Amino acid sequence: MASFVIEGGHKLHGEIIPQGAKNEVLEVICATLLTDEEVIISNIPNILDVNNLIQLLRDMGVKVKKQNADTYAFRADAVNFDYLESDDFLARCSRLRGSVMLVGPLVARFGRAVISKPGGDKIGRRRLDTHFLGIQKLGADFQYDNQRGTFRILAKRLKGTYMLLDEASVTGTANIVMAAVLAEGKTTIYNAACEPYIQQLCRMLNRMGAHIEGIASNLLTIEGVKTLKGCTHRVLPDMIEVGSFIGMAAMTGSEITIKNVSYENLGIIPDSFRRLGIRLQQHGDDIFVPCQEHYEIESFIDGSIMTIADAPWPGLTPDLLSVMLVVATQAKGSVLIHQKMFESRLFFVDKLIDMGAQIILCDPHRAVVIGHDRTFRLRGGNMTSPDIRAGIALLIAALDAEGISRIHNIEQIDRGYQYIEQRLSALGARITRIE
Ligand SMILES: CC(=O)N[C@H]1[C@@H](OP(=O)(O)OP(=O)(O)OC[C@H]2O[C@@H](n3ccc(=O)[nH]c3=O)[C@H](O)[C@@H]2O)O[C@H](CO)[C@@H](O)[C@@H]1O
Ligand SMILES: C=C(OP(=O)(O)O)C(=O)O
Repeated sequence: MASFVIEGGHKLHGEIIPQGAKNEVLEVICATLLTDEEVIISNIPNILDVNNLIQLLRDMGVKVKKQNADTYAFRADAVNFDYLESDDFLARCSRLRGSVMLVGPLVARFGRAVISKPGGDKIGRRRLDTHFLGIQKLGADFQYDNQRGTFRILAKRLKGTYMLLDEASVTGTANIVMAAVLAEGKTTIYNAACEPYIQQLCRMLNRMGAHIEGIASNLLTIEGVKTLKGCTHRVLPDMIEVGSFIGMAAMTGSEITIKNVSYENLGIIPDSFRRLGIRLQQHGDDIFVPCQEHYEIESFIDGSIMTIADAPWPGLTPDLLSVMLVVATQAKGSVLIHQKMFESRLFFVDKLIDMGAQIILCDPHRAVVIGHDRTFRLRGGNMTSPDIRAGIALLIAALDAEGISRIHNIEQIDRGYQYIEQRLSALGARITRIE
C-alpha cells in the first residue's frame, strides 16, 4: 500500500490541464469491441482503472497499439473466448467497475459474454439490475453460476424493444446502448442516463455507423445496424478532475488556471461551487480561480441553509460531493451535503473531524458542515483513503492543513488521477510518494 506524505500550508500557483475523463474512457474502450476495424482513441489518461481495462482487452486478444502518450489504437478483429472462461479474467473484472461494460458489446457482436461481479469503489450497494434487465429485454439470457460467482449471458440475436429503465444508471445506459446498436430493429430507452460520458459514447458510436437519436436527453432511440466500422475519438476533459481542482484552489487560497476544461460540458458544476461562495471565472475555455482568503456559502432565497445534493445529469454528479464537503469546512456559513446515490461515501468525514473540521454526520447520506471561515487551520493527520473521491478530498484537506499529513492506500487516488503528485508539485504543493 503506497502513501503520500504532504506538507500542508503552501499556496499553489499556476496552470493545470485536466486529464481525459476516466468514466468516458472506460465506456469508449469497451465500445471498440463492437467492430473488427481499428478505433483510435486520444486523450486517454494514464490511470490505474484505464490501464487495467486496456490490459484486459489485450488479454482478450484485442490488438492494442500505443501511438503516443495518450493515444491508443484498438482492433478487436478476434476475441479469445477461452480467456473469458479463465479465473484470471474473472479476477481482473472484479477489480474494475468499468469491466461490466464488456457485456453489451460482447453479447451484441458475438452473442455471448461472461462476467464476474465488477469492482470499483466500495461506496454502498452498487446493483446491476438496470444493466441486466435492459440487456435481457433485448433478448439475452442471463445465467448465474453460484459456484464461480459469474454471470453467463447468451443471445442468438438481440431484438430492439421499448424499455423504461428503473433508474438512470450511467454504466447501465452505456451497456444497453452498446448492445442495442447491433440489435435488430428499433430500441427506445427512456430514463436513460445522459452524462457527457454517455453523450460522447453515443457520438462515437454514430461515427462508427450507429443510428442513435436523442443524444443528451433521457430518451434515446436506436435503429440497429448489422455492422459497425472504425473511427477516431477524442475523450473530453475529466469534469471531476476540473471540479477537484476548483475545490483545491479555493481551499488552499490559491490562484489557479485550469486549462481547456470544455466549459459547455461542465453543466451545473461551476455554479455549484459558486453556491459555496467560490469565485471562478470562465476565460475562453479555461477556468480561472482567483486567490480567495474568504468565501461565504450562499443561503437559499428564503434564507434557509444551503443543501448541496447529487442527482442524475444534468444534476450535480455524486463524484464531487466529497470535494465540496471538504471545501465547505473552510467557508463562512453552513451547508448540508446530501449524498443521495451512495450510502457509504460520507464516512470519511471522521478523518476531517480528527483534523479539526466541524461536521455533523447526520446519517450515512447526510452531513452538515459548519464552515469556520479560516478562524483556525485544520491539523495534519494520518489517514487511509477509503475511495477515489474521499482520497482526493483528503489530499485537498492535507494541502491546506497545518503540518504533515500521511494518506495511505493512495492506489484509490491513482485509480482516477494521473501523475497527481507531479502535477500538483508543479503548482507548488509538497507531496512525496512512499512506495
Ligand atoms: C465507471 C463509472 O462510470 N462510474 C460512475 C457511474 O457509476 P455506475 O454506473 O455504477 O452508477 P449508477 O449510475 O448505476 O448509479 C450510482 C448509484 O446511484 C443510484 N441511483 C442512480 C440513478 C438514479 O436515478 N437514482 C439512484 O439512486 C444507484 O442505485 C447507484 O447506487 O455513475 C455514478 C453515478 O453518477 C458515478 O458515481 C460513477 O463514478
Ligand atoms: C465511483 C467512482 O468510480 P467507479 O464507478 O469506477 O468505482 C468515481 O469515479 O467516483
